[in-house]
This record gives sequence, C-alpha cells and structure tokens, in this order.
Amino acid sequence: MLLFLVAGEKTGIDKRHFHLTEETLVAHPELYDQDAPSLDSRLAMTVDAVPKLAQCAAAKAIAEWGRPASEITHLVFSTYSAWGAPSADLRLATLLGLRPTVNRTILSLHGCYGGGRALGLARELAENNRGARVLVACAEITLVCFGGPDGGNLVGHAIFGDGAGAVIVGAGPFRDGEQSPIFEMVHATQTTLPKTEHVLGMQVSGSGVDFHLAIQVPTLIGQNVERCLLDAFRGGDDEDDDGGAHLPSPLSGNGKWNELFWAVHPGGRQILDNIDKVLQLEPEKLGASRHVLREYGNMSGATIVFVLDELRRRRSLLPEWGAMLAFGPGVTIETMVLRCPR
Ligand SMILES: CC(C)(COP(=O)(O)OP(=O)(O)OC[C@H]1O[C@@H](n2cnc3c(N)ncnc32)[C@H](O)[C@@H]1OP(=O)(O)O)[C@@H](O)C(=O)NCCC(=O)NCCSC(=O)CC(=O)O
Repeated sequence: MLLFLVAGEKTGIDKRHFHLTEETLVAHPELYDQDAPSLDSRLAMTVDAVPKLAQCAAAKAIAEWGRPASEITHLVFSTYSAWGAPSADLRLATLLGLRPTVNRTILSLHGCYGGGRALGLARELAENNRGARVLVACAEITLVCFGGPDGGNLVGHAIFGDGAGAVIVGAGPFRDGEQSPIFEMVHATQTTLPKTEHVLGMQVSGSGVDFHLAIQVPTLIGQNVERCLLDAFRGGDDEDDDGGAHLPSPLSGNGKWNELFWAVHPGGRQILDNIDKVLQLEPEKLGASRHVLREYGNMSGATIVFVLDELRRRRSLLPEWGAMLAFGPGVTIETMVLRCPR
C-alpha cells in the first residue's frame, strides 16, 4: 500500500491510502493517458486486489465477533471497483473459508451509498432468517477511476481514497463467545431524489470509470436530509419493529437533532458543513465523520463502516439514539435509525 499525503485544509482531508503505486504507474502508462484503452488492465488488477482488501477487513471483523467464519450464513459485498463473473463475493468467500452454502449477494456500482444499503439489506436478512449471521464487506480501490490531470474530475481525485470495512450483523438469540451488539439498526429507509440522475454518476468506458460529481451535490443533500430523517424516525415508530424500544418522536429544528449521535458518510467537507448547518448540529456531532474524512478521505461505500467504527470507540460518550446517513448516485439517500444498547 502506498500512503499518499495531501495538504487538506479545504478538503478536510490530511491523508488517503491507495493501492496504486509509482511502480504500477510506470508499468501501465495507459492509466494516465485518457485516450488509451485501459479498462482491461485496471480490472485485471482490481479483480484480484479488491477481494483481498475486503478479506483483511472481514478477517478482523470475524475475529472480533468471536465465532468461526463457518457460522456466517450470508455475505453481502459492496464494491464499485471489481466486476466479473463469478463475482468478487465468491472470491472473498473462498479467501475467508466461508461454507459453500453461504448465501452471497454483491452490490455493484452503488457508489457511496453501497455501505448503507449493504447494512440495510443485512438487517433485513438477519430479521427474516432465524439465527442468520450476515457478513457485510465493503471494499473500494480507486484504480478503476484514476486518471491524469487532463481527464477532468479534479474534485473526485482530490477526495476519493481506497479502503475496506466489514461488519457482522445478526438478530438474537446470541451465542456463547459472541461479541455483544454494538449498534442496533432499528429502522432504515432509502430515498431517491427525483430528477437528479445526472448529478452523481459513474460511467464505465474503455478507459476506466469516470466519476461525475455535479457542483449541486452538497446543496441537494442539505435541502433533503431533514425530510429523510423525519421519514425514517416516523416509519420506525409506525411499524413498531424496534424490538420493544420506543423511538424518540421525530425531532427537528432548534437544535433538537443534537439529542442523537451521528454516523454520516463524509462525501466531502462541504456536505458535512451543509448538514451541520441545516440540522443546527453542535460542532462535535459530526466528529466521527470528520475524523474519518481527515484520516482516509472518501472511500465511497466503505467509509460508513469506518465512521461506525470510530463511533464505537467513542461509545461511552454517545446518547442512546442515533442516525446514519449515506449518499450516492440516484441521488440516493440511505437513512437509518440506530440505537446504542446500554
Ligand atoms: C471539493 C471541496 C472540498 C472544495 O471545497 P473548497 O471550500 O475548497 O471550495 P469550493 O467548494 O468553494 O470550490 C472551489 C472551486 O471548485 C468548484 N467546484 C466545487 N465543486 C465542484 C464540482 N463538483 N464540479 C466542478 N467544480 C466544482 C467551485 O465552483 C469553485 O470554483 P471557483 O473557484 O471557480 O469559484 C468542496 O466543494 C466539497 O466538499 N464538495 C463536495 C464534493 C462532493 O460532491 N462529494 C460527493 C462525492 S460523491 C459521494 O460521496 C457519493 C458517491 O460517489 O457515490
């Protein structure tokens, strides 16, 4: 791994990690020549590297969970960086020694909301399959979209980084040796903002994946986030699927969102600033998101797992209830009501 340092006062990013090395660039000049076909060589590298990166994160999650990998019943793998069939989820299952009957699902090209959707899907699987233990893995390697400075997308190149995160999701009854639950996923919603398909996107071409980030992204997210949160908190209440716990009634205005803890995908510094502003959050409320952005950049779908992990470290300071937000192409907003069990 190459550790790449950038000055980050305005981006809010101090460092990012990349699989791409100087040696790879010397060996593959097509990676920075936008007129040269390069998709084959990009995929030849990521198809191998993405499952291996995910394996590192998943092996760590399984060790902390405390049960053998053979007890994983489902695998949900999210990535935009590796495509082929059989897909990267099979390679990951093989690397981890998961049993041949594990139920695998891959979420491909969901971009930055992939981690949020993978967690939501895992929750649905765990609640509907008694005894299920779902491994969620998210891994991204920007090598598929790397380009030279003449290729445009300078904002994307300034904020994206590589990384992988993994989580084990289950519903009771809990087993001997199993780590006690860290966060409860109480209710989740997915909202697509109408007529915003053009705003965020990834176009696959012979020269790799071209990220398109329109300048309106931070404004659109700021304008819609509170409505998504209100829907998610109301929905959780209506369906009474909170296992007997009572959701706080929908909160809004006058700084009331400060009663929650926050796991927000740090898509960019401006996005966090806009969320802070519209929800009138106290400065430290998005501290975990800003910390992850500073230390790793935007790792697309994997980032939200890092934010949850950072909140886990701050757990003793968290209030009982929280909210998770992730955004991506669509424009899609994943919202989840979280609870930190006492
Ligand atoms: C990149 C930034 C950190 C830069 O912040 P700064 O404070 O330095 O500057 P700024 O916002 O005033 O912008 C500086 C100059 O860049 C221009 N500029 C900003 N964003 C632009 C964009 N997306 N496309 C083209 N130009 C852009 C501005 O107009 C301005 O131009 P001029 O100087 O001419 O006035 C911030 O703009 C930011 O956080 N943007 C959000 C990035 C984003 O879209 N993230 C989502 C990633 S996608 C994701 O997370 C989901 C997914 O991929 O699925």
